[in-house]
Amino acid sequence: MSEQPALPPSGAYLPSIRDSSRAVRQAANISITPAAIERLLFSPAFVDSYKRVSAYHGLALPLKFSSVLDELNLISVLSLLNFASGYRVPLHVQTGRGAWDSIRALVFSMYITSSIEDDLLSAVGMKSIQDAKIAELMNVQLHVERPHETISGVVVGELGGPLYDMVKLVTGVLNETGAILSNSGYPNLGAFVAEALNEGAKAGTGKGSDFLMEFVVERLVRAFPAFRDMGLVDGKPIYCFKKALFLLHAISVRFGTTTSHPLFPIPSTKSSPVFTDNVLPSLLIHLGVIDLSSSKLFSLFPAAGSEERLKELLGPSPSTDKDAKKTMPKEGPVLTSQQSYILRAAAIDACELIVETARSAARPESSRARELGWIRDITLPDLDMWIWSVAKDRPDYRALERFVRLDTVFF
Ligand SMILES: Nc1nc2c(c(CN[C@H]3C=C[C@H](O)[C@@H]3O)cn2[C@@H]2O[C@H](COP(=O)(O)O)[C@@H](O)[C@H]2O)c(=O)[nH]1
Repeated sequence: MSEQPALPPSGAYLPSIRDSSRAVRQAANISITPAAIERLLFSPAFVDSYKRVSAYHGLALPLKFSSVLDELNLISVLSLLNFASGYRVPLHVQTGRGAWDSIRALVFSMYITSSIEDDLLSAVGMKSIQDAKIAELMNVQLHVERPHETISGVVVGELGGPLYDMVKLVTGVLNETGAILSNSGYPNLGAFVAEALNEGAKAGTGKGSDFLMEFVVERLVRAFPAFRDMGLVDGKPIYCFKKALFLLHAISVRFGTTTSHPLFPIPSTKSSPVFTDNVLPSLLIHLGVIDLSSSKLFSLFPAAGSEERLKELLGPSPSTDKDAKKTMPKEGPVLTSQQSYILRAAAIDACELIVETARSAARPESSRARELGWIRDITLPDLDMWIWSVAKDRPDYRALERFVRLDTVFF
């Protein structure tokens, strides 16, 4: 475990995410200019796909839930387990799915194989689940083969390989979170979240639309190490809290439009900091918004940002080539913990700046600007969804390298 900073002051989790990201990004000499942002905002790549792609969400699972609280619990566990991006390539090799689809499939299987007596998504079920069960539900192989030390021609199987490490991380997060929940008397994670939403709504009367998000993020981060996504970069704190923010946005996407259900209030996430992972920074580097040329991290993505490359990537989407979807993704650079926090901080700050620039850029002076007036109204979580989903939508973007960070339960 790398060194951790102190928690942000109570009530200031969201500003701490924004402020620490900017400070870390600037200290690392990573530049993000208005010109680079406008180049993206008014590009065919952005303009032609934004409305369609930013609306994607894979959060309504084809399951029949016994209650709204049951579904809230599933979404909460899905968000708790929204990591494993570093295992994307081995996951593709073994299961044909990336990290997010693998985790979705796992949570889906946990739900359908549960019974009243043995509910894998309950605090007790999470606390006691084991590696072998996770591997079985994810359909991954935990054994690797190696030649026998003394008998030639004989191969022995043993536990190992990258997906063994991933399975241990998943089991560890479930066991630890389940234990904390059951020690504090919660039947499951959804019950904890519902209580936090209700208490936050009571405490937040008249305190602004971000209050509920702020309140619940703090509760989650204080209670569970698996939500404590923060670190130190050269002694400076950086707070990302990606999974906690994602959880709140997932609730708002999934329940925000359904008719009233008085069991818990729905947070507004319109100005949530983005859910920074490996995809957002990698894409924003390839799309020329995050500029590493003056920073020490330049060598990680040496080919990114050339005029020629940007011309293709910011242009219209090439026609869909069915085979491109099937080609195996290429592993990107493997980062240290500090390097990954720096790039994730840069993505948080870049998205804040993109939205600020969008608000002031598209003044309705020319007819083109008037036509693109909607750009002024883009929101942070929709921008997150666009970057994340367009990375899979365009064949040429699918081939772009994403950085890899193993051994983290945060993204
Ligand atoms: N910033 C951001 N990061 C996100 C998501 C999601 C889930 N997106 C779905 C839910 C609602 C959306 O509309 C999408 O349909 C996963 N991830 C991260 O990517 C990582 C890579 O995964 P892959 O490329 O599969 O291997 C995964 O470990 C996880 O850390 C998101 O939305 N935003």
